[in-house]
Amino acid sequence: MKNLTIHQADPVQGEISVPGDKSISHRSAIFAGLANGTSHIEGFLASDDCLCTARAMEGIGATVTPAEGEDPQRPTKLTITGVGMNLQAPQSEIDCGNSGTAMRLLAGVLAAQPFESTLVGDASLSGRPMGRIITPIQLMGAEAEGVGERQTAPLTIRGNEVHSVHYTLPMASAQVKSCVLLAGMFCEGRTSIHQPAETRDHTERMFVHFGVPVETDGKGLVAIEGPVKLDARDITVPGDISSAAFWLVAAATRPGAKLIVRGVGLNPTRTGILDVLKRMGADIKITVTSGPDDGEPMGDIEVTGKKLQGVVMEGDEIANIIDEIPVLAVAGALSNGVTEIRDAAELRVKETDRISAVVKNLKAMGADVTERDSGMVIRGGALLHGAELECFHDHRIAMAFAVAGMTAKGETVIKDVACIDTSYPGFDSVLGNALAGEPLG
Ligand SMILES: O=C(O)C1=C[C@@H](OP(=O)(O)O)[C@@H](O)[C@H](O)C1
Ligand SMILES: C=C(OP(=O)(O)O)C(=O)O
Repeated sequence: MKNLTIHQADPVQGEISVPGDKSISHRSAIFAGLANGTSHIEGFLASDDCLCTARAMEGIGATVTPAEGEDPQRPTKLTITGVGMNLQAPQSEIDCGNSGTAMRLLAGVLAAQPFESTLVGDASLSGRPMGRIITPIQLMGAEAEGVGERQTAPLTIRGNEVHSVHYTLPMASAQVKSCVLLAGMFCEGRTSIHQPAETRDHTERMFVHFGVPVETDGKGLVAIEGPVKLDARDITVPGDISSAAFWLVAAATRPGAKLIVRGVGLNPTRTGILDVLKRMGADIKITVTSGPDDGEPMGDIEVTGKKLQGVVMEGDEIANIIDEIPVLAVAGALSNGVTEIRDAAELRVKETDRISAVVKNLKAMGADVTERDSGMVIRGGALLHGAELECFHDHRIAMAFAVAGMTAKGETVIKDVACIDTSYPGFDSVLGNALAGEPLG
């Protein structure tokens, strides 16, 4: 079992870049794997989650090759030759590991194929609700079933000639949206969704990048016209703002810290964390270095540490910061005043119940926090102390509490942190620099 042992460290300094964006990397493998021709992907996130998606695409006929000189176990440059929308039936179960994104997006593609496939995952993924994607793909004409009332994995999909639908999402989820739109690629006519709040739009941008027009109305509607042909395209994946989040919070909350994170994705459907930190009083400067021509905006973020002030996070903003809430809760505990997180019940169905995990760990470190059904209230200002913590096999919990441990008095041990590799391989070496008082990168 791999643990992280953390002690109080100096405020972070230096310049770093972070590995590729997880959401964009999943989609790059799926789109390139379906396209006609060969695409080159740079900056691919070679994490366990995204490698599952790349292997799944190989299982249905795409050729995925690491570029020369790349570590074959964790390649960040890939050459993918797609199947031109003619998928092969997989010879075995498709293993999605720990990844909700892999399972829910691949299910959309598989719903439209004339064969049966089975999607499996690890213990955490096998506890997460899949009814949210089974319902729309059944409406589109596929047969799909999971286990029990919550329709959990293993998921069996007997694909079919699916037909287009208009689907109103019951929750703000980019995974459900993407599942329906990916199935819609194979349908005759217009497939549309309505989302109750804006969610990350990487799938829409990727459609456009691969030559498929997307209709949006700015009020929640997204539609494509099928059937679709994708032409191979090269992709440069920006750094993942959800991984940068840990260092951004470590820097923003500590007077004396100074950090630049270079080459980070700045898609406005993902930059809510910067808005929240600024609302808390953080000193953050953003420089856009490349624009929407590449499909996804990217740039540098410079942070100068200060004592911050608590804020409320709620409503439509929650979808934008959904993966950053654990570390934003830590930011709240390190700030003056009250931080409140509302409308975030979706956190209960992530890799673990993130509301309960954050509350438990903050309490163990001496913070004053109250759990609510859809969030929590954190009364900041207390000096955190070290503790022995579980991360509940959840990468975001492990990394968020590594940041908390760096400010706490005494030693913090986070147990069983192998899950960090699902989104941020290399996190521990950056953390090692921070703990040694050296520049992060
Ligand atoms: O579409 C995506 O790439 C993701 C969407 C979000 O999940 P939901 O769609 O369940 O909100 C997010 O939490 C996940 O890390 C990645
Ligand atoms: C929720 C996450 O991912 P997924 O849903 O893909 O497992 C995450 O990375 O925080």
